[in-house]
Amino acid sequence: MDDFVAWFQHNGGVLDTSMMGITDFPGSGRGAVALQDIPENHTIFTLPRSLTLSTQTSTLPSAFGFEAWRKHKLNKGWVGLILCMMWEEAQGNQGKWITYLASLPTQFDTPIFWSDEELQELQGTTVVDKIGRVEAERDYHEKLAPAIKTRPDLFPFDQIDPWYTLHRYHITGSRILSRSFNVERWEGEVEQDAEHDTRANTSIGSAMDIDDSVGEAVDEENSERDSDDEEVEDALDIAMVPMADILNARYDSVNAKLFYEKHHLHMVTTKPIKAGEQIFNTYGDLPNSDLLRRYGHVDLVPCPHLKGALGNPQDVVEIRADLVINAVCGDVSNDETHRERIDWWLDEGGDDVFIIDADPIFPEALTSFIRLLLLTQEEWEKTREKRRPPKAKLDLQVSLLLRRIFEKRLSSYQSLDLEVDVKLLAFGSFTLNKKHAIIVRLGEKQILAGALETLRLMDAALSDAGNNGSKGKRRVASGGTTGEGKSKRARH
Ligand SMILES: C[S@@+](CC[C@H](N)C(=O)[O-])C[C@H]1O[C@@H](n2cnc3c(N)ncnc32)[C@H](O)[C@@H]1O
Repeated sequence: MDDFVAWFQHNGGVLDTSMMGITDFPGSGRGAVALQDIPENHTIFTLPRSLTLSTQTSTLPSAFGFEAWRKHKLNKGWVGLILCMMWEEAQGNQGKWITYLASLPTQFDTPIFWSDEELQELQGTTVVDKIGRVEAERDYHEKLAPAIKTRPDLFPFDQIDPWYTLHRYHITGSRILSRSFNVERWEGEVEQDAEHDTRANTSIGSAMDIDDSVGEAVDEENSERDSDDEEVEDALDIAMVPMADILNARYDSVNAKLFYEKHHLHMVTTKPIKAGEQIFNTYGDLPNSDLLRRYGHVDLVPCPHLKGALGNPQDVVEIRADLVINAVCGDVSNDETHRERIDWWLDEGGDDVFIIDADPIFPEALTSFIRLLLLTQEEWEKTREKRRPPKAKLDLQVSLLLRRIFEKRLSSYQSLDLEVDVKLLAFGSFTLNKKHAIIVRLGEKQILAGALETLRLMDAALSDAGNNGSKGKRRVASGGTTGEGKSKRARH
């Protein structure tokens, strides 16, 4: 670490060594610690943009030729930055970032490195479909490997192994996944290939956002990015930011953020921090499925939705539209009338994945989608004519279908029984990967158990409404109460 700090300072970085130290935190690797009480709004370090490592600051794209860079599609997604980082590392002591790169890990706990047996433990969770190994390897074989073959002067044959292997490619990709920042260019900054599409094709997104110090501070919710945002991220903006990537993160614990100006980036405290406390950045307070996939760890804090037991309040369950269709339509899910409705729903911008979270509210879109599938032919024709999806009203029929959907979703996990996982975690002994897999799947199953309990309470309310003589007329409106409720989503 001493080498790294000396390198940082030698290259224009300024670290307030009276305030911030770097130390090991058991279970989290290196992190930053407050050496004395730090007030809010204090700059703990600053670095010039030129010290960040990106396709803008590495000299490889210009040495390779911008035209050829684009021809090999190295300007799209992360493959260009991966190649720059591999190349910088292969330069040995000649490379500007060699001391920084040498300080980065070469081993990761992320599922992309897991065995098939370990991945089996994640079955049913949101992680499985998002690992992106196949897509990443396609980029390696179709873009990176052909590109380096064309320039033996830049990538000498005897350097291919060890510097440009598929294994190195995965390590470098994982460094980006867990440590990169989205550093927007300063307005008016010249782009080296501005006229070309530089959108990231990511199944993976940069690890952290930073704030524009002259703009409004971005509040936490707005700074969280979902997978849609990841897809439109500009590859030119993704950068490795030495020193800033030493900060760990924990749910609801952020006390420092990275801000940018035209020539410099600053890590500034956003709260007072006591001597001895950890200095935390934010990774966006993600669900454990995303934390595991991108960073290789999970967050466990006391959760209100678990009556104070440990979990991640941000956990979610994704329910794909095809599961809903199958639960509602069964064997006839592929017939003409359903196909027509599903195509219309998607054309109108409807969701194809519904997110259930710990909030005691179901997504309105899920109820609306179920109702769309249940419409009579006449009602469907009217709906299509008006171009308005059905209202998200809950009745016993919809409630029954929701139950079927949640139960089907529950059955997709490696082990169905919640209690088995709770006991495993309390008394079992296993590898870190298996422990993480159990935590992720248990968190998702607990959300589904909560959703089923909500349905039970709603069914009781619906039956009461029926018994009060309004059967067939009054429905439980979104909001979980009878009658005229106008809220758009159904409550727990
Ligand atoms: C941006 S780096 C932070 C520096 C890192 N600890 C190191 O030693 O280089 C992100 C990585 O730190 C670790 N990490 C960060 N926050 C953590 C936490 N709350 N619990 C466990 N590990 C954490 C994870 O391995 C993650 O991939």
